[in-house]
Amino acid sequence: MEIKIINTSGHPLPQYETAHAAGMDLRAAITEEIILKPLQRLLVPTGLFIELPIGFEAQIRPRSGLAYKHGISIVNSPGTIDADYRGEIKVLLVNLSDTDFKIVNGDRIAQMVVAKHETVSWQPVTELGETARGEGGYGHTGKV
Ligand SMILES: O=c1ccn([C@H]2C[C@H](O)[C@@H](COP(=O)(O)OP(=O)(O)OP(=O)(O)O)O2)c(=O)[nH]1
Ligand SMILES: [Mg+2]
Repeated sequence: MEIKIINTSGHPLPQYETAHAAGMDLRAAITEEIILKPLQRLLVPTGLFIELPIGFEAQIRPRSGLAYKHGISIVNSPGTIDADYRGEIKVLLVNLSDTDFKIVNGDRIAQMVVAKHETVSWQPVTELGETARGEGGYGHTGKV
């Protein structure tokens, strides 16, 4: 599937790093390096603008390597890019470590997965279908 994209980042287009990867890495498009302090959150621009087909979304997810090695995550993970959004894709990073983290222009800070979604309408009712689980949740299957 082809998706229209405007790339003002100065970096190559996002790409799949391996043949069957689900996500494409997103790079920071910044003029000055950023120091993300412990527990600081920051909206990092990517210089990318996309036109998703109707019925698709893009999810902005953390990279596990950055999360594991440096505690870098995404506050609103997974971020949602709507099909009707025409603004710049931005990444809401947070530093969950106890040390500063430096981001320079071009660093791969997140990954984007394009996915199909349903658009639903509600059917208001007074009863829902019975199941073995019923209302059990939050670990209830672990109880003896
Ligand atoms: O990580 C993100 C999340 C969102 N967006 C953009 C695309 C999305 O379509 C728009 C709105 O996002 P969302 O619906 O999550 O935010 P909101 O707080 O509900 O804002 P709005 O009232 O504009 O929908 O912001 C990003 O660039 N990055
Ligand atoms: Mg919204």
